[in-house]
Amino acid sequence: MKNGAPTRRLGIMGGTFDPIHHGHLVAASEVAHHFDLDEVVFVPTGQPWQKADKTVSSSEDRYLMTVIATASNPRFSVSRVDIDRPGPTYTIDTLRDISAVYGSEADLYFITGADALAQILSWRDVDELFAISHFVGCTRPGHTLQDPGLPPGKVSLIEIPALAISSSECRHRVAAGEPIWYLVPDGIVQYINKRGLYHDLEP
Ligand SMILES: Nc1ncnc2c1ncn2[C@@H]1O[C@H](COP(=O)(O)OP(=O)(O)OP(=O)(O)O)[C@@H](O)[C@H]1O
Ligand SMILES: O=C(O)c1ccc[n+]([C@@H]2O[C@H](COP(=O)([O-])O)[C@@H](O)[C@H]2O)c1
Repeated sequence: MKNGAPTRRLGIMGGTFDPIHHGHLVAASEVAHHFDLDEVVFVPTGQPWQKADKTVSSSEDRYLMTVIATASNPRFSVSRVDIDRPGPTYTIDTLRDISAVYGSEADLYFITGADALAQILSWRDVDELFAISHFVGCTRPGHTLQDPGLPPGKVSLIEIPALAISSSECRHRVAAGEPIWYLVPDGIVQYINKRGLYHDLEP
């Protein structure tokens, strides 16, 4: 505690969100409850360098979908730090920028699913990440949740309600003319149709 003010506990939910779906929202909600977080900041990636071989929707479409999906929750917010920073998106930059906005005394909890946590040792400046943030790995159907070898005390693993939803499955369903109602928030179905996203996707 500094100057008598309680330390803010801030979750960071980073993702490509192409589109955002209920798996993302449940993970953020569960971690917020588990760690008594004051706020969860959703941070859409700018250029996800580990998805460079894939076509990704525009940053603005992914940002707007994230705003629409989180708008009804007073503890959820969305940051543009990654989409406004040129070049590939690295979480080390995300954490530094969020710290600059929210104050370096905020306690940061970076939220990942089991698949993302399994890749974390391949992230840029991985050793520096743990000095800035705690990491939370969430269960995800089809993936094994385990500590990939992070420094002791730097990662928590939590079980969350299993939602077998992925953005890629949502995209492919839209391209195939199949419904995505109830996999994503209603406003996201409407936004995808309004903007014609994913309809022309290669199978
Ligand atoms: N159903 C889910 N349950 C738990 N965590 C999830 C789920 N879907 C995504 N996540 C986590 O949310 C974060 C952002 O994921 P991302 O935006 O890449 O979605 P995705 O569904 O994995 O996308 P894609 O299918 O295009 O790879 C990652 O940490 C990922 O592990
Ligand atoms: O920092 C890195 O090198 C790095 C490499 C891959 C992914 N990430 C972050 O992990 C989060 C989930 O990414 P993704 O690709 O699964 O949507 C998102 O915030 C990414 O910016 C970060």
